Formats: sequence, C-alpha cells, structure tokens
Amino acid sequence: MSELASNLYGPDAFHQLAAARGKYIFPFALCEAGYVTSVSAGIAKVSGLPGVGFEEMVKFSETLFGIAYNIDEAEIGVILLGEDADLNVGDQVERTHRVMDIPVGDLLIGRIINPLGEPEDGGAAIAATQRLPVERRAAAIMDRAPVAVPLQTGIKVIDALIPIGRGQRELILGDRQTGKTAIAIDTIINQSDKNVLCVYCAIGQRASTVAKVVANLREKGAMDYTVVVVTEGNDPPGLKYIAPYAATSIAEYFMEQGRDVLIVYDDLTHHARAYRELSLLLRRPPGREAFPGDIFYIHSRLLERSTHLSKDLGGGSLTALPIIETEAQNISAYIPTNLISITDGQIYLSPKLFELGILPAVDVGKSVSRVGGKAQLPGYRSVTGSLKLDYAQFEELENYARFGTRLDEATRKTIEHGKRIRRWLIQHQFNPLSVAEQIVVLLALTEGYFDTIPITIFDEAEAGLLVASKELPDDIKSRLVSDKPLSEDDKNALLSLAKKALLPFETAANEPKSDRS
Ligand SMILES: Nc1ncnc2c1ncn2[C@@H]1O[C@H](COP(=O)(O)OP(=O)(O)OP(=O)(O)O)[C@@H](O)[C@H]1O
Repeated sequence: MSELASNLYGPDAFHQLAAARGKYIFPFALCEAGYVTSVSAGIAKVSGLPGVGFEEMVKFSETLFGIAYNIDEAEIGVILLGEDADLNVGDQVERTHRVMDIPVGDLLIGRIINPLGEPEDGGAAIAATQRLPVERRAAAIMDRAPVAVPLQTGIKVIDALIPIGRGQRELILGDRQTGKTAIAIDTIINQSDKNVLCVYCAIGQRASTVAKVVANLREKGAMDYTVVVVTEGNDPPGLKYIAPYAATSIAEYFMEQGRDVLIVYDDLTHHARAYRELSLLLRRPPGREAFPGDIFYIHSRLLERSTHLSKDLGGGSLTALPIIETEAQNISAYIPTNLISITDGQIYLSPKLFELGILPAVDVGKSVSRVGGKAQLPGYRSVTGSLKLDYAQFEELENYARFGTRLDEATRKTIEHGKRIRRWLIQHQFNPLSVAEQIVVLLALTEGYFDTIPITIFDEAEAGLLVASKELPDDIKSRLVSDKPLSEDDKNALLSLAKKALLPFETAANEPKSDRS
C-alpha cells in the first residue's frame, strides 16, 4: 500500500512503477480520506484518517494544507498552514503521505518567501529543483567540528568582548525596543565581504517592521547574499510555528554545501507564543506560564541544528542568532532561561543603557560568549587583555562616584579610563568596523593613549586615528587578521602611529571639569 500510495499524486511515477513491476496496474488507486469535525483559529480536528502519521501533511484543498499533530484513535488535531475562512465542518481531508518540505538552493538568495516557499516579494514562483523537509535531524556529535573561526559582527563591543564563532548559537535578548534587531541586521550587513550567506527569519512581526528591515538590507547591498523568510503578526499560528524550522532547512542546505551561513530568528518569543496558542487549542496540558511541557524541546531541536560541520562533511557552518524579548528586564522568566541554557552565550541589551544613549545597549556584565573566545582572532586577544576587567571596575566605581565622594588618584584614573572605554563602545547603527580599524583604536585605548584626551573630543580623536590607520602598511593589516598574535614590532608600529595621530587632540590637563559623560 505505501509504495503505491506514495505515488498517488504523481502520474509519471505511477506509470514508472507499473513498468518496473512489468504488469498492468489500474491507473487509479484508493485514497485515504477523512472529514473535518471542528475548526478553531489555526487548528482543525479531523476524523477518519486511521493511517496518518505524526507530522504528515494532510490536504484540505489545493491551497490549504495542514500538519497532523495530535494523533488520537478517534480524531486527529491538525495545525493549519493557511487561512481557515473557507474550511467547514464536514469538508474532506486527504492524506499526502509526505512530511512538510521547502524549496532550497541558490535560487532563494535575494528572495523573500513565506515558510511554505511561496514568494512574498512579488517576484516569480520559486523554481527550485531541490526540497528539504522542514524538520530535520541535527548533526551527530562525531559529525561536528569545534567552533574555531570567528564570525565578525563589525560591532566593537561584540567583536572585542563577546566574540562569536562560526557555528555558535548566541542569544540576543532584551526588553522591547532596545536594539535587538539592529544588532542582528548590522551583523548581516558586515558579512558583505566575508563569504557568509545569511537567512533572516521574521516570526510574527508587523509587516511595516519587516518592510523596514528588508529596505535596510537592500540599501546596504545585503540582499545579494541573504534569504528572508517571513511570517507576519496576523498569519495563522501554524505558519509562525514552522517558520524557523523552514528557514533552518534553507540554511542547512548551504551549510551542507560547505558554506558558512548565519541565521537570525527574530524573534523566538513570538514563536513560543504561537506554539502555546496551538497547544492550548489542541488541548495539550498547559504548564508554567501556560506553555506546554515540550516548549523547551521545540527550541532545543531547532538550535541544535546550528553547528560547525566536520571537514569530512564539507566543513560548513551555521551560526544562529536567536532573539528573545524580555519583559521588565526579567531574564529569569521561563522562555529566556530556556533559551539561555540552550545557547552558547547571550548578549543582553539593557533599557537603562539605551535611555542613556549608550548604543548598542549591551550590558557587558550580563553578556557572555561561552565558545567564541576560542574563535576570536589572536590580534584581538593581544590587545583586549584587561579591557573587560577595567570596564567592570569602572562600572562598579561609577556608582560610588555619583554620590560626589572625594576620589583618590588611582580611582579617578580608573573612572576616566572606563569612561573612554564606554565612549569607544558606542557605535551607530549601520556602521560596522573592520578588524584592523577596531584593533588599532583598541590598542591605543588599552594602553591609555586616550586617557589624556578630553572625553568631549573623544569621537574626533578616534576618527583621526581611524583616518591615520589607513596608511598602515598592507603587511601589518594582513597580520592583524591572521591566526597569529601581534608581534612586539607590530604593536610598536601601531602605537607610534596612534601617538602621532592623537597628538593634536591631547591637552595638558587630562581631567576636563566640564566632563559630563
Ligand atoms: N547602535 C544604534 N545606534 C543608533 N540607533 C540604534 C542603535 N541600535 C538601535 N537603534 C535604534 O533603536 C530603535 C530600536 O531598535 P530595534 O528595532 O533594533 O529594537 P528591538 O529591540 O529589535 O525592537 P522590538 O522590540 O520592537 O523588536 C530603532 O529605532 C533603531 O534604529
């Protein structure tokens, strides 16, 4: 039955089967069909499909499909993958004998599609020759290689202090409107010359927000190497639920070709809510915050698919940047803690820093990268030495300094140094910096060259040094991005360049009284 049935929908395949068997088969076959017993927002209950498998696609009409999700003897619960307006009790449902899949391939680059593989950019239908199931098994442990190559984001605070490696899962979390999407988009934009393909998966976002993101990607030329998978806020919950899995299959296809891929899930809070909605409608028992018991599993099986494949499998990588929205800075809520424990680190965005205009509003103390440090370029490691510690000390001392306490010389110096680190970490959106540009300034900063420059003219001084760094010999520039630490000679060359470039900005007094930053 199954061999025959799997060919029900392909007449050519049917005749091939007949020829292979060498006997005549009637060109029609029995079809297993049931009927709809109830319909509720995004879910249909169906009776009469005794042979249906878990996650099998079922067909309601030429345009409406669903995924069999709750399999009971009497009835199955189906997640609808489209609008249910025309679906009525009593309508016929057929089995398709296949699981849900999505077109994959180079044809998708530069396109905007929905999780069913249909174009959303007004372009031609996707004529991909290959399809992959949306739910796939993650690579086995022996098929994985350690994370060893950095994924440069072009964002100073991340590349210097919370580095990300190719194949890593790094969570971006923070309250609403704290710049989460901005970090992901800047990272995509920075991949223009890095040979990294990108997949941006918008889950349950407002159409205007997605349009803005796509416009920014287009303007910066990033659509040339990006696929956008989109579901909007008013889409059925079934589409929102499958969106990240479909996007991951598209990304995995490229990874399995040996390419480096970056995927952004924006955001998994909407995904978790869509799954909660479906689970409650399917009458699955609710748990904490009314989420079903397998809410951890839906995210862990998704993020486990991001990895760095071993050389034997082509050496491709899939780096994931899942985004989660917190409420009232509560990072210990259910979904954020789940995601924190699944991923290899998190970048926490603080609304307090955002209000102060310290953008990107990354809270360095609450952010961590558990595997990226090993992948960070040695050039960074030679210069970032005490940066994190100096900054943490500054943040601690800054609180005391607020009370107007009289400060000793050492404390005052630590605070002045910390202020300059903070100033350096501020970076405008759409302004990614190259590795060389970051390391040149970073070295001068950690060596205290900026401490004698009034903070009010810090930006001008930094810009002056960046202009001067363009004159660096090419061999030094290439060594900055190599896999070797900086030699003493190179360090000295960089420092003497910094000294010369910063000289005009220095003043005799290194503690401006009008300093308000
Ligand atoms: N580094 C930056 N420099 C300047 N503006 C920034 C920066 N980062 C974010 N912004 C601005 O902050 C606002 C919020 O950013 P964004 O939309 O990325 O936040 P979000 O946390 O993703 O929001 P939401 O919760 O709605 O998803 C935007 O107007 C964006 O332009």
